[in-house]
Amino acid sequence: MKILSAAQTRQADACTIQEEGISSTDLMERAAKAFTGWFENKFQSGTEVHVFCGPGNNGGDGLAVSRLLHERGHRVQPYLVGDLSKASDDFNANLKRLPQELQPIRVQDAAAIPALSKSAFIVDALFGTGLNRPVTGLYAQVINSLNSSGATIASVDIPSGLYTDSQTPEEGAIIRAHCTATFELPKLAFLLPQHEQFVGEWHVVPIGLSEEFILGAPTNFFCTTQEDIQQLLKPRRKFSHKGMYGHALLLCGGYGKMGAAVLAARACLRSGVGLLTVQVPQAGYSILQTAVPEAMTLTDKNRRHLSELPQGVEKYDVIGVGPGIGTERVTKTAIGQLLATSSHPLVIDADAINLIAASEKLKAQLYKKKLIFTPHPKEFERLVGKVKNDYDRLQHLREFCMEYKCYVALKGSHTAIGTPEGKVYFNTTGNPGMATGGTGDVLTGIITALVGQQYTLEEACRLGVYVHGLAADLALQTVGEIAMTASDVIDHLPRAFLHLTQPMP
Ligand SMILES: NC(=O)C1=CN([C@@H]2O[C@H](COP(=O)(O)OP(=O)(O)OC[C@H]3O[C@@H](n4cnc5c(N)ncnc54)[C@H](OP(=O)(O)O)[C@@H]3O)[C@@H](O)[C@H]2O)[C@@H](O)CC1
Ligand SMILES: [K+]
Repeated sequence: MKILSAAQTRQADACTIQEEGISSTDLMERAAKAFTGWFENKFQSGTEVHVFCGPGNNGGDGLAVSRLLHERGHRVQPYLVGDLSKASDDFNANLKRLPQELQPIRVQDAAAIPALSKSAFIVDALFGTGLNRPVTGLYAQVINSLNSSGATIASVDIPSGLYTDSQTPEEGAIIRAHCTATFELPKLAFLLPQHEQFVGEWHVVPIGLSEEFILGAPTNFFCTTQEDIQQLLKPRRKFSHKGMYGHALLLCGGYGKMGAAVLAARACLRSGVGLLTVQVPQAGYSILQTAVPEAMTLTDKNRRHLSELPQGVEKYDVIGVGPGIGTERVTKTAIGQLLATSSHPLVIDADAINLIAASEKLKAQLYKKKLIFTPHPKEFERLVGKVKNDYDRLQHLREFCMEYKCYVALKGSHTAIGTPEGKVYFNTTGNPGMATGGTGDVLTGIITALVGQQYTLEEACRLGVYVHGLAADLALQTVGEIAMTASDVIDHLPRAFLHLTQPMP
C-alpha cells in the first residue's frame, strides 16, 4: 500500500471528483460516512460527542460527522473554532445542512473554550492534511485544553496540528489523539515513533479515491499489507526435497550468549530452510546440539568467540551473522574475511553491525555485495551517525541503502525496510511484547531462511519482518505483551505461516 504526501492526497481528491463526476461535497459526505461508521464501531452508541471543527475541509468533515452521528441517535455538540470568514465552501455547505436542533457553539476566544469531563468523547476536526503552518494562538489554546481534559479524542484524518509528511515545528500545538481514522491511505507521520503520543491507534477507512491516480502516483514510501505478503509467499512444490530450500550458515553465539545462536537457529528452521549449519565457539557445541538437533553444528577453534570462517564457506546459499558474537578483535578479523571472500547474500545483525560501524576498513568492503542489515535504532546510528529526528533517520536510511546498494531492516514498532532504490517499506505487524531480548536474533534466523529459499533480498526482508511481527501478534493471544519472550515468537511462527497460506477472506 502506497503512502502519499499531503499534496498528492489533495490531487487524489481532485482526480476522484473529476473521474466520478461528483461534487467535492459528495466526496466529503463519503468521508464523513466512513468516519461515522468507524466511530460507531469503536465506541458504544448513545455517547455524548463534542465535535471541534476548524475552518477548512477537515472542519467540514466534522460538521458532516456531527449531522450523521446526530441522525444515529448520539448526543452531539459541534463547535466552530476560530475565524470563519475564510471557511471553505464545503464547510459552509455542511454548516447549512446541520439540523435546527444541532446548534453549534462558536469558539472565538479563550474564554469560550469549554471545560470537558474525562468521560466525554471528542471528535477532532480542526485541521487535516491542509495544515500549512504550526498551530499557535487560539487554535493552540483549544488543542491544549482538549489534550488536558482527559477525554477520549478521536481524530478525523490526522491529529490536528501534526504535519502529514514532514517535521512539525516545535512551536506547533498538536492534538494527542487516542485513535485516528484516516482516509484511504496511511500518512507517513503515523509510522514514526516520535508521533506515538499524538496519533494513538490508527485505522485506515476507505473512501474510494481514484485507484488509477494512486497507482500512478510516485512515492518512496509504502506500508506492507497482508495481501502484499500473501502475493510474495511461494508454495512448496510437491516433488521437492531439502536441497531446494537452501543451505544456510549461521555464524552466531559466544560465551554467555549461546542463547542468541539457539534462537536464530530455531527461527531459521521454523521458517522453511532446507538445511542449516551453525558455527559456534567450542563452548557452544553441546548447547547447540542439544537445543537444536535439526541443525548441523561446527565449532570454531576459539573456545569463547567467533574467530574464523568454516572451511568450504562457498557451499552455503546464505550466511546470517552477528547474534551473540561480541566485538573481540579475533571476531572482527573473521568478519573482515567474510566480507572480503564471500559472494553470498549476507544477513548482518547485532555485533556484526557494531564491528562494521566502528571500522572504516570493514565499511569499505560493503560495496558490490548482497547485504541485508537488521539494526535497531542505536546500531543504525552507529552505522550512519547521530540523527536529528525520525524524518532525518528515514533520510539516512534511504541514503545508506542507495550508497551501499543494500537492504536495511531498521527495527522498531513499524520496522522500516530500506532498499537500494531508495524505497522504504513500513511493516504493519508486531506489538510491544517484542521489546525483549532475543527477538532480533529470531528475525535474523527468519530472514536468513527466506534468502536461502530463493526469495529476493527485498522479498525476504518484507516477508521476514512481517511474519516475525505476525507470530508475535498471534503469541499475544496466549501469553500477552508483558510475559512474551523471543521463544514465544518462534513457537508461533508455524501458526503465522499457516495464517499467511490460508486464502484471504
Ligand atoms: N483529500 C481527501 O481525500 C479528502 C479530504 N477531506 C478532508 O479534507 C481535509 C483537508 O482539507 P483542507 O485542504 O481544506 O485543509 P484543512 O486541514 O481542513 O485546513 C485548511 C484550513 O486551515 C487553515 N490553516 C492551515 N494551517 C493553519 C494553522 N496552522 N493555523 C490556522 N489556520 C490554518 C487554512 O487557511 P489559511 O489561513 O492557510 O488560508 C485553511 O482554511 C482532509 O484532512 C480531510 O479531512 C475529505 O473531506 C474528502 C476527501
Ligand atoms: K483532524
